[in-house]
Amino acid sequence: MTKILVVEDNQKIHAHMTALLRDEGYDVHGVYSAEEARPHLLAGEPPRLVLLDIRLGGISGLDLIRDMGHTMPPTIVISGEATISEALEALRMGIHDFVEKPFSDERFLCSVRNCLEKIELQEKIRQLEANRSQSQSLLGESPSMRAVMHQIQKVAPTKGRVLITGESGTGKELVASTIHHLSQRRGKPFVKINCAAFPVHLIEDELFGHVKGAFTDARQNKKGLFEESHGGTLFLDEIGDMDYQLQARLLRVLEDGKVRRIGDTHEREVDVRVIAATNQDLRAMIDEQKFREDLYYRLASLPIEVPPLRSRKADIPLLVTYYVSHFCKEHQIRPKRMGDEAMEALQYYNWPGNIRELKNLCERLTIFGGDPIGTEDLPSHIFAEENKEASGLIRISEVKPMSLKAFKNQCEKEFLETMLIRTNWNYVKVAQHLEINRSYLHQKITSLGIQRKKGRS
Ligand SMILES: Nc1ncnc2c1ncn2[C@@H]1O[C@H](COP(=O)(O)OP(=O)(O)OP(=O)(O)O)[C@@H](O)[C@H]1O
Repeated sequence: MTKILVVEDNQKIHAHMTALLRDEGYDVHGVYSAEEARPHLLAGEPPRLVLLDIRLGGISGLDLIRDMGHTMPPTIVISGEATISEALEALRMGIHDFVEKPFSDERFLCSVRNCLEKIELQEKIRQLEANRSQSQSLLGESPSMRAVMHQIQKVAPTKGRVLITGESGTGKELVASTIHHLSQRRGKPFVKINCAAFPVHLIEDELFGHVKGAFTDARQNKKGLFEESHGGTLFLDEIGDMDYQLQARLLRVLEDGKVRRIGDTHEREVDVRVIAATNQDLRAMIDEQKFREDLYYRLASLPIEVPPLRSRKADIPLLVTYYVSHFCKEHQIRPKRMGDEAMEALQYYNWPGNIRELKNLCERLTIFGGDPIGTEDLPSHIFAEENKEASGLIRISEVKPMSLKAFKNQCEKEFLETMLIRTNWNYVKVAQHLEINRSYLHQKITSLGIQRKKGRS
């Protein structure tokens, strides 16, 4: 249970705040002075959030924050008599929110929930950064992204070839490198080549290498990427753009496990796991005779489809929070955050450039935007009607045959899960959005078997 400390000397307000919070299911501890608060703050397990009055009998709330310094847990100041300079000082000392007395129950609870949500997101990001064993972790908690991660975990330890499909910028390369890092090959090279980036003779030279004298510019022997990635993984990006003749050569290597450098007479054995990716429809290309069917089946033993960001909008807050914090660090900017309204606008936008677009925008907003980053900082195309789209959940065209009841349940389950993740499991908000009462929401969650993932408070 989330532990909250209430520090308030007014008996009536104290009792009201603690009762409200207990009703919401928090583990509430109440004290009447800063002196009494101190042992709670220094305890082995300090509160996750402190609700602090400024004017207290002895030491003031502001002095308590000052004394505790960086060990002060996240705090919301609740005050009726604070002067503007006191309020500004509290904000400068990094408090999360300032609630003026008298307050409405809704304003009070909303501030508590927002603050806890932010703490949870920040912690998750710190954890992700600490656990990072590769340059970038694959983030996402939406049902479709969890399914991709599940597939990655299944295919990583195998020797199978993987074909990753998905729109540009969805994270195909990141999926490939995650598979490599989770496989037995992780200590060995992960080599990548973009098959669309060079003319065909250069790709051939890059992949297979050459021997001295094989052509005019071949002054020395050169290893190809197959040899370079021996023992590891070779990632062939944009495989749909590979030249048709070259596809035949690639197929031979996949079949025999041997490469021959350009101009060489003998073959060398290589142990390479090939992962390919494309944003094109390879089956359609097979029909148009632009892609070899035999190569397709060699490459696509284990297909993984990475969904576009517009179909997993529940992941947007996590990605945005992560990248804003990442770029603050990278550019040595004081930590800032995305404002609530701006975050909401970003969730309505349909992200044609997927996560690459989101990442680039976060970098720009981190550098140019205010703190918090507001809607006024967002580029106008984010608000254009044609760029907005409701969260695409189930894709009807891909639904397997099932009874109408099972389909309704699946829709409801995905919808509820998405709303719960998007609001950080805030039942009050979800019930409000859905215009149902909380007990009915609880009933639905139980009957549909929706469970919060472990590892979250
Ligand atoms: N799930 C994710 N979590 C965090 N960052 C991500 C995620 N997916 C992608 N990114 C980031 O978005 C950017 C684009 O990802 P990536 O290059 O893997 O996409 P892609 O599908 O391979 O693109 P293309 O088809 O254009 O080659 C990268 O900087 C990557 O680190």
